[in-house]
Amino acid sequence: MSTTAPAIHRGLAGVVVDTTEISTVIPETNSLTYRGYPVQDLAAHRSFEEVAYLLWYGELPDAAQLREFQARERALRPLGRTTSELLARLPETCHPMDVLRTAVSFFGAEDPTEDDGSPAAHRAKSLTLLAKLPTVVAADQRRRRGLAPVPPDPGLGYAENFFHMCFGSVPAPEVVRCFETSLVLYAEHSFNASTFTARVVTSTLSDLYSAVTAAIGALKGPLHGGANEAVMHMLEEIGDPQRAAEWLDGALAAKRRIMGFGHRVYKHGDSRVPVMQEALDRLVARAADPETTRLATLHTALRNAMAGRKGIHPNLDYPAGLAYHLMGFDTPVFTPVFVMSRITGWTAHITEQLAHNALIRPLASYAGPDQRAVPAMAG
Ligand SMILES: CC(=O)SCCNC(=O)CCNC(=O)[C@H](O)C(C)(C)COP(=O)(O)OP(=O)(O)OC[C@H]1O[C@@H](n2cnc3c(N)ncnc32)[C@H](O)[C@@H]1OP(=O)(O)O
Ligand SMILES: O=C([O-])CC(=O)C(=O)O
Repeated sequence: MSTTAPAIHRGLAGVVVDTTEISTVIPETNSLTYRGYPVQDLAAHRSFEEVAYLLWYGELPDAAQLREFQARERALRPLGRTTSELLARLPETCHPMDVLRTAVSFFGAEDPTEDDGSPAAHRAKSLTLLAKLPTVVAADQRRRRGLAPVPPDPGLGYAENFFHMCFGSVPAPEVVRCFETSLVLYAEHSFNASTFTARVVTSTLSDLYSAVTAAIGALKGPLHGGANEAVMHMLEEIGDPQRAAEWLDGALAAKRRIMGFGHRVYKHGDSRVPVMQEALDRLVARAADPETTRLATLHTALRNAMAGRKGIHPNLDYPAGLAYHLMGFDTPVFTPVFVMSRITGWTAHITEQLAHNALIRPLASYAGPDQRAVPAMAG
């Protein structure tokens, strides 16, 4: 009897596993829509809070709905004493993504409604995480700088409040706007690795906190969200803009992955990069000091060299990484900022998965030894 070898889809490349109503990535036109709206238009005209509402409820909020949503988010920002004490005990040598992962796990452990999978309970938990994650990230950055936490300010919007909690002050509106642009662009991207992770966990009917904790773990890796930090380390390693092409040749010869370049779905450029690059250009023009000019020149030189050598384009992490550095954030905070935004997309997908659930369980083609007898223990 002859058997045909099954087709293997390593990395699930090209495999369509389900439908979604949340967003669509169209690589042929380098475009991305959230609930039908082009992400570029949302970034230009809407706040991050409005985008969060859109992803969760399917429509943009009207003025009254937005006011109510913002009031609820702002009231949930402070951390409880037990959470603050727990986070203060974590070693400063651990990565801030570990702190965030631990925080979400702890929020689940202390929530008596953890296992309530109803849409209303999911919305409440999603909003709680949206509100509290920036407080965790900001307090952790300050702790590592030897500074006391700055409590959230309910009079400030989501982006402004994050700066306030990190630095004790809010920068110029153009800088806040650039940050907000990054949050809108990072919010959602269909079945990427971390979102898919969240959906796999949810498909077993596990709880939302477990799904988000797992998604944070998936995002941390440098082939996914961890690349925005890796971009900054790479720029530091290269140092001199004149060295960019030579460094790239050496790195490619050593078969290194160039961080912030390439994408599983987009092969002709990431739909979000032009908007983020413009925001970065505005930051660079505003700063206009020699150090910023050096970094921006190096950033451009490496992008051009990569286009020339490999024809591979930057992904969103490439401009976002440098933008976060210029905004004053410590490099290990870049991926946690990605989490602060992507929590919206993850939780929208968790709710959607649960509404039409099927256990996610693919098959594998066995490639190990043939069946054999277990030998008797020697001696
Ligand atoms: C927000 C995000 O998560 S966006 C992604 C962030 N990640 C990064 O920036 C990390 C760097 N990039 C990469 O490693 C890859 O481009 C990935 C993992 C993102 C996508 O890769 P895949 O879709 O799996 O493509 P794959 O790994 O098959 O690469 C195809 C070819 O392009 C090359 N390639 C792709 N990206 C890169 C890169 N960044 N540097 C060097 N070569 C690259 C591969 O070496 C491979 O070449 P080969 O066919 O000669 O072996
Ligand atoms: O879609 C992907 O594979 C990765 C990505 O760009 C994202 O999650 O924003």
